[in-house]
Amino acid sequence: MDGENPNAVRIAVREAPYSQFSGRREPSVVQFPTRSNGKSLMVEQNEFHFDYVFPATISQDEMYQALIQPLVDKFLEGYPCTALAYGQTGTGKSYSMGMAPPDKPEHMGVLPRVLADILERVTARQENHKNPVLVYASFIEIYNEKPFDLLSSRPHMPMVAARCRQCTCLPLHSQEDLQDILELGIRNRRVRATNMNSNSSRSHAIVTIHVKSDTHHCRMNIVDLAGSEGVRRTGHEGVARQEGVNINLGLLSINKVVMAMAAGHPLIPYRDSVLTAVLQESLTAQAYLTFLACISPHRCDLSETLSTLRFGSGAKKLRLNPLQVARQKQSLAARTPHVFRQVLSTSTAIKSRAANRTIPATPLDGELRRSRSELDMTTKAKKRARKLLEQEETTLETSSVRIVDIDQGRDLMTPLKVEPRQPSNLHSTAMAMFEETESEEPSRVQQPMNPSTARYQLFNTIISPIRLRPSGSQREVSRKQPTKKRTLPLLLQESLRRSERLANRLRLQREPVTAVEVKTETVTQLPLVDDGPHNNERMDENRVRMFLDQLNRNVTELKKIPGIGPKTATSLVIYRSDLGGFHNLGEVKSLPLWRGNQWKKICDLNHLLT
Ligand SMILES: Nc1ncnc2c1ncn2[C@@H]1O[C@H](COP(=O)(O)OP(=O)(O)OP(=O)(O)O)[C@@H](O)[C@H]1O
Repeated sequence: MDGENPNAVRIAVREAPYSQFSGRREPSVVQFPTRSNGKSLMVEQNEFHFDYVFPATISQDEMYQALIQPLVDKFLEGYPCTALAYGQTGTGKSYSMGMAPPDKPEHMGVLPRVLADILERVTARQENHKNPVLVYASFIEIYNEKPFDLLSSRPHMPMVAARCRQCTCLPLHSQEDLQDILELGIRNRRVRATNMNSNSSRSHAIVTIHVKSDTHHCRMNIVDLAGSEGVRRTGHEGVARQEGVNINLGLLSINKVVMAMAAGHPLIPYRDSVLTAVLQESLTAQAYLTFLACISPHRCDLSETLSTLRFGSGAKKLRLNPLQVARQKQSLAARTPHVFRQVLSTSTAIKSRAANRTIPATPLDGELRRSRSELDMTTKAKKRARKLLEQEETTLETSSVRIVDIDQGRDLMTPLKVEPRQPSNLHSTAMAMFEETESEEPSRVQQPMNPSTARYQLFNTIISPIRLRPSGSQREVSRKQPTKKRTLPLLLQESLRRSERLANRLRLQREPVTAVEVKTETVTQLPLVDDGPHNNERMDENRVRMFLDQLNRNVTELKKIPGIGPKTATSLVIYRSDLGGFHNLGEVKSLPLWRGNQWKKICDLNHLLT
């Protein structure tokens, strides 16, 4: 959390003093080696390293200054923050978190100290700003896998987990307000005497402090988890035993979430329990997290102590970096309106819809959400445009196809002339984005166009021509044709096949003959015949164009390019979004992602000149 450690997860361990339940005093099983600089401890020959280790002698104030105050700083910078105490029953979780009103001021826990800090700084800030900043708190518990709003008028009516955010919030203007909230909540919270703690919390409690201004709403969760002791040790039966089972379910699920995050799994099991579902926002890469593991000094609690410490060690693997996430969000926010503007300028369909809409300046989140929905629209527009392009392509492709009857040595069909189509309203979206427009280069439209090189630019994304699916009769005709002996790159073969299918379809339209009567022996597409240096050049050009086309498709297509793996494909997509598409080979070659001779290999595999 400090300058040299960008990780937002910190783990601390606090040893509890000898509790009232230990009949005799014995040496603590926890040792704090002096060389460890307050960062490691030993339990029965096992050494554990954490960000902080606090012996039983540490005061509430010292612990707060070291562990929680930096978190409050981050909270007031606008990050979601969570301080979470876990461990065996009776080890001082509620005491540390300040869930109960203290008997002496020096026993004041985290909560009142956090509030004092927040109120002091918010008041100081408000002197400079006119806009009001509101501070308020909510208090919920999760009991038997159900969330309860402890501040509501009906605290024993379970809430819907997904709606926990809509729980009762009470304003906090002073420490007295907090005391009232805690008293009300604690009165409603489920506690029960166990063999190990006369006043044991049987639920997970979450106090959330909200700081809300007109532009920001930040939440800081102070979580006091129920004791993690084994059900057997509490001496409970019946309902109480079930409580214990559910407590452990919540703890297990939080463990699973943390482990999945630490291992970098794409799917995090937030929904395994109500506790993790409610804490989902706090258990993401955008949040600052502080764990306080409370452990017992007693030998009889050794196995619980070890499992608490092991959980902490596992959580240490978590690497969250909210600063980086915030930076990425900012760059996305900076880019998104730009993309949005491009969409508007290229799509008449969207333009007309957007013209009726005014876009007010809003905070980052709103902007992102709206832009995203606009980009969704472009997907629909893309689909529509694809259909239109399919029609366009049918016309364009015919111009470049010659069907030769080998027996007769003459063309069965001369190329059709392409009549430049007047874009209708509906067509204008696709046509406006046709890269080689009539106005820019009129001569090109008149030229027969090679279908494999026709490129269409749609919302800054280059889409290759649509593939035509062969109908049944076309397939039959295709089967009659001899297989090409020359090995052409896959993309060229694909293009050739497409031209053949198209040619067959057109021929069948002209001469309705059955597949058996077809005399055609070879379908030749002119640019693909390697009969001279000029055509060699054209082939190279075609390959480059098709390679670029494929690079401008989605990740799945990118991964199909020989020599490009999933990681490179993802990086390419990121670079592409920055560049607004790849336009030439030099652009791709100059990307800083190629290692060693990777680029050369890719060129070789794709038959490109390096
Ligand atoms: N560091 C400490 N200094 C003084 N008293 C402590 C300390 N830690 C715990 N206690 C006392 O030990 C008792 C049990 O603590 P507490 O209720 O906080 O435990 P807990 O871990 O929250 O237990 P449970 O999970 O059963 O709710 C309380 O009376 C508390 O005041």
